[in-house]
Amino acid sequence: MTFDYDLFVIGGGSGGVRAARIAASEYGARVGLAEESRMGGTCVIRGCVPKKLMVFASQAEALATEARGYGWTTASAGPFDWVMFRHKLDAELTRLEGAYTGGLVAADVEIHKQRARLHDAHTVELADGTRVTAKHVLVATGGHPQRPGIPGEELGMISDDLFLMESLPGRVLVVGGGFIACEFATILAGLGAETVLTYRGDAVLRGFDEELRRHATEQLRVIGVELKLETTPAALEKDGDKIRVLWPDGSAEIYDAVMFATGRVPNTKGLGLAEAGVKLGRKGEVLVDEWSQSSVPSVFAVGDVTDRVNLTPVAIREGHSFADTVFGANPRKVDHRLVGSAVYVRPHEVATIGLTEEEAAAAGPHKVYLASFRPMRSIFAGSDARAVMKLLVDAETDKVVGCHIFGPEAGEMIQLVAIPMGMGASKADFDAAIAVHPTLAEEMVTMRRPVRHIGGAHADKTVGSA
Ligand SMILES: Cc1cc2nc3c(=O)[nH]c(=O)nc-3n(C[C@H](O)[C@H](O)[C@H](O)COP(=O)(O)OP(=O)(O)OC[C@H]3O[C@@H](n4cnc5c(N)ncnc54)[C@H](O)[C@@H]3O)c2cc1C
Ligand SMILES: NC(=O)c1ccc[n+]([C@@H]2O[C@H](COP(=O)([O-])OP(=O)(O)OC[C@H]3O[C@@H](n4cnc5c(N)ncnc54)[C@H](O)[C@@H]3O)[C@@H](O)[C@H]2O)c1
Repeated sequence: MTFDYDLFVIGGGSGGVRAARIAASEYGARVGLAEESRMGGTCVIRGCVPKKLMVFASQAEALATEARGYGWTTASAGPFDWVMFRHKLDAELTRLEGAYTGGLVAADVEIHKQRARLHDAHTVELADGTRVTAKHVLVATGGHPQRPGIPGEELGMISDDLFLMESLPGRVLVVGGGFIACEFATILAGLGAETVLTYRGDAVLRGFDEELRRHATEQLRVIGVELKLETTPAALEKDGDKIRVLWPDGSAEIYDAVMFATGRVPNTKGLGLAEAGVKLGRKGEVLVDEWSQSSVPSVFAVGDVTDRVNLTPVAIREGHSFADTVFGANPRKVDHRLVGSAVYVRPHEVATIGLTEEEAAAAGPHKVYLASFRPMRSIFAGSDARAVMKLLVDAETDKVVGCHIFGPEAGEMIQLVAIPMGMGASKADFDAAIAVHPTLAEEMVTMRRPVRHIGGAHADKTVGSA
């Protein structure tokens, strides 16, 4: 049977663009791609990129405060011009969108600027009714924010809206305790909004190392975020041009804006997948094997739509591996076990890779190395911001199995730690590196004695100090 394409990709985000480009440019496949919105997807248009630029913008006042501590007695960030920033942001996103489109065009990928759905195992139907056939179909449609299912929830914003606001809210409630809630609370507080974060648990960033979670939660207060923990709004109501938030205890508060960061769900609704025999999971995610292949052999899926590890570099790696495997005769699986990530909060970033202390304790005997201190940069400036660095080491093999950092540029540090950890480095390998002084990262190679032993028969809580 002949097909219109060797590969048809639904979704022009991180995973889809990479797969399309590699299949076409490296392996000569005839590739079509449908994107219903702006090319680049969540990361480029309404995720990582605009978010990180806003994180940079939101640091100005903190940097000015630090500068005053260093003798620049009148340093001040001055007024923030949101409209000017938004115009620059829009221009930058348009530039990036063009670069993504240009990369596909250069690779001879045929772009369809419209919505697509699966008609059958080898046929894709476009929104204008056109049907195209493909030997392989890649579903790379990502996900979208979900609201919490409370009355009046339509009055609240979702993360996509943050980048489109006409003006900054005076008083804002951020709902949630995950990556997005913490980062957006940091941004809004830094840009001058009176920011309250509410989370149903007692510490943000569930799933992260407990000690880091407690630390990050407490330090959000240092940057002026008010925390309302162990509760969540019961309903929202309109109050003139403001929003009244009703709490479960019967109290009410007025905010200029409410932002829900209550998780994301895969984009599979109306995509024709189940009808074509593609098995979906509980959240609607496409169920795939280690080759990203669905229950229908010609249909593959990568990125957030599979709800494995929902990060851009993972979607890119999955897309690339799919193209290598299916079109390059170079079978490559993605190892999802050792993936680093960072949460761009202030006063410092949280970054993590490998097992948490709780996971390590459950897995067997491990040693915990810990440094918790105020960096000299903070002390001099008169700031209370603390840093924490933790290494988890297998007591039998000496292998470093987890690293958690709360510190300036922690994301940059964890990226480099990911290399020796991926190579299976031992604590002795870390110690063999001579420190670079004075840096924060030198703690990584100078933690001599474990602070405690966890897991197994010899677990304790009080051995030595860092
Ligand atoms: C606010 C925010 C901040 C984030 N920050 C980070 C970060 O700092 N670091 C990090 O690693 N990750 C971050 N992420 C996660 C990251 O953005 C995603 O993991 C990544 O974009 C997933 O890529 P993807 O290719 O799976 O999907 P997406 O990038 O979402 O791309 C899917 C594309 O498919 C299109 N589409 C959907 N349905 C159809 C259809 N039927 N027809 C045609 N087109 C369709 C969509 O319009 C979209 O462009 C962030 C996410 C958010 C929301
Ligand atoms: N820096 C980064 O790498 C980065 C940044 C942003 C997003 N991301 C990715 O995007 C994903 C989605 O981020 P997210 O923050 O939306 O999701 P998340 O799963 O990290 O957090 C969702 C939060 O909402 C809370 N929640 C869920 N339902 C709720 C309800 N009904 N009422 C009240 N609270 C509720 C959860 O308890 C949790 O704290 C992340 O898991 C991550 O993979 C990564």
